[in-house]
Amino acid sequence: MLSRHFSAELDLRITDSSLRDGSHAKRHQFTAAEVAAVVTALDAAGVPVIEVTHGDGLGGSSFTYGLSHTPEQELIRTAVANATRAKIAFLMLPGVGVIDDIRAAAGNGATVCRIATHCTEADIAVQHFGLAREIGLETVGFLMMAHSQPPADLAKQARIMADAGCQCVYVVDSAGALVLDQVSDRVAALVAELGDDAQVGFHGHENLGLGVANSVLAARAGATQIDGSTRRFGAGAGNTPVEAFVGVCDKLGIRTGVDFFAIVDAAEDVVRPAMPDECKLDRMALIMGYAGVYSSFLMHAFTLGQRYGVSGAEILVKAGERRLVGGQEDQLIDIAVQLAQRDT
Ligand SMILES: C[C@H](O)CC(=O)C(=O)O
Ligand SMILES: [Mn+2]
Repeated sequence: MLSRHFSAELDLRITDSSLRDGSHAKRHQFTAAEVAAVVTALDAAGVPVIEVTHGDGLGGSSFTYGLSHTPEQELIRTAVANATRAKIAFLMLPGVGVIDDIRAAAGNGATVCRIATHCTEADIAVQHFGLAREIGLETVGFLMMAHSQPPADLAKQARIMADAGCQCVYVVDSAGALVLDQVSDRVAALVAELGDDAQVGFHGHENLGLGVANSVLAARAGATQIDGSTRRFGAGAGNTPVEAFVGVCDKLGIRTGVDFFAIVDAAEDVVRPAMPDECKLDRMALIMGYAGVYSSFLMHAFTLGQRYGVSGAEILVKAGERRLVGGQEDQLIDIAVQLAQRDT
């Protein structure tokens, strides 16, 4: 079991997801040189965990989710080779990736295994947590689209993950739809359910501009692992910006172990050059936050809007109405076709 706190020196542990969640914003086109540069800078700034995978996790490189420029196992190897202190994490969604992908990532030196499921389906991850623990990996569970379920139901799902060997269960605000107390309530419910059996984490998106505030409230409610992405480099409007979160934590006396000035320089000088564009709080991102749409749908909706001559924003509104979850990307095509037929 991980203790509820990491050390006498740290109040919480930050995981930087720019090389995984940012993969969505980059349409999965990371090069090994970019991964090496970003890992080197984040590691030097004291970021304790860096996640590296296709945006949709191990095995995500596909026609449906988007083909990777560089095989993700090569990117994981590169990250491991360039980290002196940071642990390298990977994400996997059961069904997108398979058990052998976990073994391969571990063989390439990654040490933190993060398994993500829709927040009503924790049971599909049971064997993956079991294997990860068996081969000595640290485990994290992602309950995605956490805005869609009330705190008590999320807590029951968290219990399934913890019983399967998950050492930290995250409330994952995939749509950037959670607002302040809605984060605290969910984190507190998980903390109460899990007690000393597992830690609780929070993964935020910026679609309503609340990543930092929501993450502070998560920490105050008992979360001890917090995700962010340097320069917000993530899906939708991006993730909680690590550099801003570190600055806010410094001012609040919350110890993260990350050097503020070094992470600010990394954001500007190393991460920004690897980004195709800034992650913006624009119309489509705001709609995702407001309508509760999975942030990873942004680029798909954008591309389909152009391909079928319809509004990408309207695709997202319809995706919200259908309450689509991760893995239902094909339904975005269906929506785009229906909108095109309506408009002819
Ligand atoms: C596969 C998703 O991008 C995982 C994630 O970061 C989220 O749900 O948010
Ligand atoms: Mn995310």
